[in-house]
Amino acid sequence: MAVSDASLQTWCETLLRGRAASPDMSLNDYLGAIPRLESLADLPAGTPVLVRGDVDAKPGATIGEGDIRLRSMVESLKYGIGKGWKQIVFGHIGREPEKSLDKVAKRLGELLGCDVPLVDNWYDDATGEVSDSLTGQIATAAPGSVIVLQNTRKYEIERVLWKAKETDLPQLAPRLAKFANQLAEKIAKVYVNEAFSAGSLDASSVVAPASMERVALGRYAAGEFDGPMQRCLKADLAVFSGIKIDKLDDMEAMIARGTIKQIFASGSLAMAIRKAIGQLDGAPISLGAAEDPANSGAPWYIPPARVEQAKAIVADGREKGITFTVPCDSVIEDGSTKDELSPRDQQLDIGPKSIKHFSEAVGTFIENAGKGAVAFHNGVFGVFEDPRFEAGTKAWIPELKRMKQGGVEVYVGGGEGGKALEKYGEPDWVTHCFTAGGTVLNALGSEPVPYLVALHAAART
Ligand SMILES: Nc1ncnc2c1ncn2[C@@H]1O[C@H](COP(=O)(O)OP(=O)(O)O)[C@@H](O)[C@H]1O
Ligand SMILES: O=C(OP(=O)(O)O)[C@H](O)COP(=O)(O)O
Repeated sequence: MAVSDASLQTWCETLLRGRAASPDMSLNDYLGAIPRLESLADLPAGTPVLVRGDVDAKPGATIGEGDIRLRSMVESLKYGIGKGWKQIVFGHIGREPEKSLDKVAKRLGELLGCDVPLVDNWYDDATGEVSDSLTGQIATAAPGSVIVLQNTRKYEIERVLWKAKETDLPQLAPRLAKFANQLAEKIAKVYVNEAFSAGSLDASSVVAPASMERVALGRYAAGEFDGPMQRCLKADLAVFSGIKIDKLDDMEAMIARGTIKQIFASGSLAMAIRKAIGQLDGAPISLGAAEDPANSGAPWYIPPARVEQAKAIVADGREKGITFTVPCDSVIEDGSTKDELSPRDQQLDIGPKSIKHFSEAVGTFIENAGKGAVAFHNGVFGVFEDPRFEAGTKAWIPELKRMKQGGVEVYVGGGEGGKALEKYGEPDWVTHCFTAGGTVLNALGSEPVPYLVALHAAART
């Protein structure tokens, strides 16, 4: 079922437009239309199956170290092995094209108890073709075997959708259509997505389902969306922190769903909310260097439009009875603490008063939380990788434990928030920690998850 250039262009437009393409579609609308792994149960032994794997992992010396995403794939892969499928796993690792999946293939072999060869040079950017030798290797592979393809980001084609504009698509679509068609012709006509975290558009291979005869969502990914994610869709408390100011869009979308009663905002992005509250309450505050247009290229810059957005979020939220808890002091570059920032100060952590303020707010939340209350946490409270700016995050992680002990279901988005839990806490301090950052925010927030959009489109054609 070859995909035409025109059809692939429509696919890409849908992917790039995101929510704007289908504003009324909810996460569960996408999920409801996507087949699950079991729908492929009738595939005969020997069928090649292309598996988008969650291979962006750093396996350590022993099983259990840095391989949680690889372990998340085991159930689906074992299902395929049991069926005798020839599974060809592909995906990216990190953002550098030269990174290799050699350790990943080795660890997958250890986890599956079989030899998992890594195939390099499987695609040629110049010709746009998948290598014939890979096709030969798949043909001679035994039923039940698993092969890993080298890092997709080794190839330029994988990156072309990243930051592409719709005006680029007439030129990109034929290349991507050929890529998708080559995957189907030379590798497999059946596709399983078991890459829960691969939720950015920095992966043009998200269009692979366009050329496939059958597609399915893997067991782990489906379980995450059907289970913990559903609880997070009903969160009472959302904690947004970190540096990415576009998380305000996700905050807005979560509030719009109607269950949120409290927002905690911390880290760099909280500056926009602090400023907004100051303006709304007639007590203006300075954001220091973060509001200086000279820093407009910095990731921690807070543009005036984001403050306006924050004002609308807070004003609208207050009308709905939502309370907003934000920092009241900051640790700046030289390690000192300030209540009010001077124009050159850059906020890098929350200060001790804020730590106390958040702790008290957690106490109030626990007191008022009914049975089955849900808290969702994302991000970190400061530059926690640097010991000078870790105190806010280090003090926050035990608050998650306190909430859980207080009867609250606590969910942590992956990314840096997950790393902080690993660093300062224990896995059982929370109800569930996701193995993905961006995917979880997309699923709960403002934009659809690109691979769900693609699987949904494939399931309908
Ligand atoms: N003032 C700050 N507050 C919080 N995080 C910051 C700040 N400045 C820089 N960062 C960095 O931002 C990263 C976390 O932010 P973000 O990427 O939004 O989180 P996540 O990956 O969980 O989505 C960390 O690496 C942190 O060091
Ligand atoms: O680690 C990942 O996502 P995450 O940092 O959002 O959890 C995924 O591999 C996506 O990586 P990307 O953001 O380089 O596309």
